[in-house]
Amino acid sequence: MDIVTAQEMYDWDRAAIEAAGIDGKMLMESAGRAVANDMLQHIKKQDKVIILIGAGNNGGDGFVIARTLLNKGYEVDTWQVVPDEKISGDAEAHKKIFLSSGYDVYPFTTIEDLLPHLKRADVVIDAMLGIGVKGRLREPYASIIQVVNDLHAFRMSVDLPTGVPAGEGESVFDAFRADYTTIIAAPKLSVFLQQSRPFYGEWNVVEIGLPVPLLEKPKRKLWGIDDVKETFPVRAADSHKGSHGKGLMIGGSAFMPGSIVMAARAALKSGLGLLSVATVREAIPAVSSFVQEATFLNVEEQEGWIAGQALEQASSYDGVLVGMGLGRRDGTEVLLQSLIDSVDGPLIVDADGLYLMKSLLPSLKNRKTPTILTPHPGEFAHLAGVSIEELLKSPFSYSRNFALEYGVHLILKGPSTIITSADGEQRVDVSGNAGLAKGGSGDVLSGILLGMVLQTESLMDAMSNSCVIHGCTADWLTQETHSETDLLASDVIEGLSRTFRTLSSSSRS
Ligand SMILES: NC(=O)C1=CN([C@@H]2O[C@H](COP(=O)(O)OP(=O)(O)OC[C@H]3O[C@@H](n4cnc5c(N)ncnc54)[C@H](OP(=O)(O)O)[C@@H]3O)[C@@H](O)[C@H]2O)[C@@H](O)CC1
Ligand SMILES: [K+]
Repeated sequence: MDIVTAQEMYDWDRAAIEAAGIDGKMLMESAGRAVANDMLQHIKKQDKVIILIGAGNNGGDGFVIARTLLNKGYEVDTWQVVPDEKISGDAEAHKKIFLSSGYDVYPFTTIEDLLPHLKRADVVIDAMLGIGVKGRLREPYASIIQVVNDLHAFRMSVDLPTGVPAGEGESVFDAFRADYTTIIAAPKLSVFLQQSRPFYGEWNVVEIGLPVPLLEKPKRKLWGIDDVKETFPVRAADSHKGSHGKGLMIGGSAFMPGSIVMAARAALKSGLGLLSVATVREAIPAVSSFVQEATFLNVEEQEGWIAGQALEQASSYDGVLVGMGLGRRDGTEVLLQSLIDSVDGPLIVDADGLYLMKSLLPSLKNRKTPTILTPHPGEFAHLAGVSIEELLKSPFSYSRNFALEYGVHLILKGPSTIITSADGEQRVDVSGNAGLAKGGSGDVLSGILLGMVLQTESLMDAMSNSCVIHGCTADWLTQETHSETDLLASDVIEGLSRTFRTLSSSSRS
């Protein structure tokens, strides 16, 4: 599913009207009806519903929604929160249809007048403003929102919660706090931003008849388990261990053997053919007792940590993952630089490796094979040289600019993980839950990633699928056997069996 900016949405709308010849009023009719039918799943017949209508086309949708609900016998009061002269175009046409159908509109006068009605409502539908909002909310929207957000009523928004910008870059705004939002045609960027995501509540996207081929492809997509099913590689019956990748993992220390254990087990569970682990001699007994299937490379060490050194053997592997448990000691950059220069296949850099990567970024541009960086926002802010706050205001832009500048593939981890390819294409994964906000989760994801990257033809599919496989496994576990409190990264590794069983059976059917 494509993710759009406000401008991309307006262009799509215009193309539908001008190129396809769909009448604007007809689009608004189908948008309003689709939203109403979606919202009905959350409205009971005995509920008192208030719908608040604003000045633009979002308000126009509101008139169609109100008419649809009234026609179906629901109890709905329709309040227009702006003067009549503000309602124009298609919205005005739908207001006329609404009135001519025999229904009434209440005019907003003061907040004191509206408040008693709001207090009696079980459901408040916000059709005030959508993608046309600019800057901080003016009156009467600001006061209405302040009052409505304190009510016990169930709050639903049409397309966007009023006040929430559709795009990136703004972190300070007042907005309607929806429990549920029915999004029209395509999710907007702000669905996936830390500052705006909570205002949406739960959300769903409805199709309204905009012709899909007329959307200028934004190269930005939501990626989910159904996409994974379509792109998951089938394991050929006549394959052998060499067909599924020969991977090398570098990291771990005498003090942190656990992170490489988790990454290694996750990679093997993800179908990797052969795995070698390069770690300090002291850690090998601990790691090997958990990872019997791997072979080991002994590397030079200093006081229990991997020392700065060139690792020539790295060039004989199909792909290399480096970083977890590596430590951040001065001098370890030498190891990373040697990998940047010599690894022939994909090089995945995670955790401490990312920290050490900062001074080496310019040399990544010279790599002939892919480099994948998997930072969380703190690590990415460090690499990009911005504050975390600034980064989280515009993570799509920062990721894209960074990927293009250094020629790297980027996985920016978070509740909405943004995956960016070196040519700027982006995908978003929203699977996973708060049970993953624990040490070890990143190591498991990296391990899955090494496994998938070496077995999937498209790198973008491998990256996006890894994130969804990781997140969905956590979701299934917390739905069926675990809680977000007790879920451990190692539980997710065990849970991969169920996920891969589902995927491999679906890919053959
Ligand atoms: N494919 C599509 O595009 C389709 C779109 N559809 C629907 O249309 C919606 C977009 O409609 P839209 O463009 O009329 O914008 P919308 O948000 O309703 O309001 C604009 C009004 O807001 C006002 N205003 C702005 N900022 C403000 C502020 N800070 N504080 C106060 N007021 C402010 C501004 O006033 P002005 O600044 O001009 O005085 C103007 O009057 C979209 O979200 C979807 O629901 C569907 O019907 C069909 C297909
Ligand atoms: K709205």
